[in-house]
Amino acid sequence: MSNFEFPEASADDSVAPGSQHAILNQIGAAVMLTDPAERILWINEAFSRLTGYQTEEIIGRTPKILASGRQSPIFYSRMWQALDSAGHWEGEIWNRRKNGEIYPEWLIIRRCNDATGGITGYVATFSDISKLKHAESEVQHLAFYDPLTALPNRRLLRDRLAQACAAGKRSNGHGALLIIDIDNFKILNDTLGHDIGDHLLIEIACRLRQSIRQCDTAARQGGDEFAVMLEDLDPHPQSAAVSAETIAEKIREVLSHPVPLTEGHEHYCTASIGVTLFRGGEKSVDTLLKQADIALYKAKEAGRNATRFFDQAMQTTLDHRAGLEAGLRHALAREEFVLYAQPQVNAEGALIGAELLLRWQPPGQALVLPNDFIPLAEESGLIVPIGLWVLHSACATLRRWAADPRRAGLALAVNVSARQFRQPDFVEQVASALSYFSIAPQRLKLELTESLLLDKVDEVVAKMRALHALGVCFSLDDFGTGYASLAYLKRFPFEQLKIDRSFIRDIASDPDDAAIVRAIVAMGDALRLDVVAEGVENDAQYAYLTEHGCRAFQGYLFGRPVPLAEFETRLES
Ligand SMILES: Nc1nc2c(ncn2[C@@H]2O[C@H](COP(=O)(O)O[C@H]3[C@@H](O)[C@H](n4cnc5c(=O)[nH]c(N)nc54)O[C@@H]3COP(=O)(O)O)[C@@H](O)[C@H]2O)c(=O)[nH]1
Repeated sequence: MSNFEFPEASADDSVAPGSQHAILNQIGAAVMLTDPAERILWINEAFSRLTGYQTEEIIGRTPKILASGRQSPIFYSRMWQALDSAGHWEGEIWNRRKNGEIYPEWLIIRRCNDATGGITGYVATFSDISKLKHAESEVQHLAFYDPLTALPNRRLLRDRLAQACAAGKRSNGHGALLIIDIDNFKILNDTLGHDIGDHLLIEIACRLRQSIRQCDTAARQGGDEFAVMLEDLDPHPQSAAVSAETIAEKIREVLSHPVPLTEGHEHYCTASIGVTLFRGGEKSVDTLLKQADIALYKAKEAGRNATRFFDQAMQTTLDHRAGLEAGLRHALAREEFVLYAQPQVNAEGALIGAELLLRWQPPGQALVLPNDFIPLAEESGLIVPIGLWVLHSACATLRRWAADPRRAGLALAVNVSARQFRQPDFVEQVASALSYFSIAPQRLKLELTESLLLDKVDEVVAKMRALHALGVCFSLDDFGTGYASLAYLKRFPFEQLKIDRSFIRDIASDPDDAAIVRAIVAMGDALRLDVVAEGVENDAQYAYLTEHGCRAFQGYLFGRPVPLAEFETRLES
């Protein structure tokens, strides 16, 4: 285009057939030719269609007629710098049509030179990119906004958090991140349907927007989780915390107002909120989100419908947990688990069996007791392989004992966690262990806790019956601490009730505990169940229990849990 020959400035020329102009009239993009002083010499038909200006209105004018006022003087000076130095410029620009409408266009300008290098003019081609921009902004909206509530989504929240941290570096003010979880939303969604659930989420979004200032951000993280980012709070941390708490409480209050969801049905929302404060770039966005999540977890743990702030102690607990979980993951493969055995005796004090109790011995560290790792193993699912290992070890032990007439009659109890029991193939796992080790199934006692009996009862009963049919025995552990009713108990094929040690501790001094224990023993008799008292530590407890009909005991009085090998050595002697 740089060798383009300019036409004379004439309105008629623009349609001359066969000329270069005719060719330029065929193309879809707008074309404008100017002289070196930017006076418009010629335009094509697409120019008129796009801008609304006809040839006679525009020839001799400058392109300034199209200016929208949206570009700054700096923008134009950079454009001219590029044209002067490189001879061309291209970019996005907002221009104004004759009817006043402002539109975006993609503009390419080339400088034209003659053979001696002198500037003969400029050629500008441009096209309307409104549709493109619209599509682009839709994509942007989808990428950064939640389609249901139109709130910023998780990505935009991260972006704004990063910006707020950067701005905080300059202002020294605090910001706060609130993660808001709608309590029991899943139940509502499952019972009333997703449309109603969506309706509630939209209403919540609306209320959140109204509860915060213009400079703050309300976002939807996904599902029933929302977030609010507060900016420009006080530079003093305590005042900032007070402001953040006030807003969190305001949000909980606003959300608690009834939402009419269906005909005659108003829903009352409660929310759990986790809050963390930030200032400048002290913490990364990931850290902030993690901290607010930890605080939220604490709010839920406190019974929900609560606000909790993140503090360092929470982080320490979490780090400890993470370290523990990482260690637990390898403990099985590294053979770090050990089994202890604790004797169980009858009313005459004769050994009738033992309970296997798990311990974790990380190398070079103190022995870890089950209460410190079983809950975590449960949560992470690691209890399944760990529990299987315990089961196999118990069967292997019973196999050894079966070969010795002095031990062949002893039973071995193992604890089975709810998660382990609920594995679809649990019955098969037990069956194959029994057959692999060829042991008498009635020597194996599986201890279950009451919590397992509260959910999916038919499934639990069916599994217990299947195992019972194989000959395996069941003991109901920690009895009295849960909710199992007498009528309920009859459905499950238990052989034994194990009285929780919390009732045994004060049995000789606390009439309530004593009454509970007597009732459990009587209940065991009525249901023809053995009753074993656990946690028997002294003669007074033992005497009371025997006097009131208890026939089996476990506790420090008869022997503390010791490593299985040591237990077996003691059996020898
Ligand atoms: N799912 C699995 N759970 C297991 C396994 N091994 C143990 N556990 C469960 O961990 C809980 C704590 O067990 P532990 O620290 O071993 O405590 C046991 C005994 O040491 C303790 N005990 C026994 N006698 C006394 C006593 O006289 N005084 C006293 N203060 N404590 C005593 O009681 C625990 C036995 O509890 P229980 O199983 O309820 O009979 C515990 O809940 C275990 O169930 C495992 O392999 N898998």
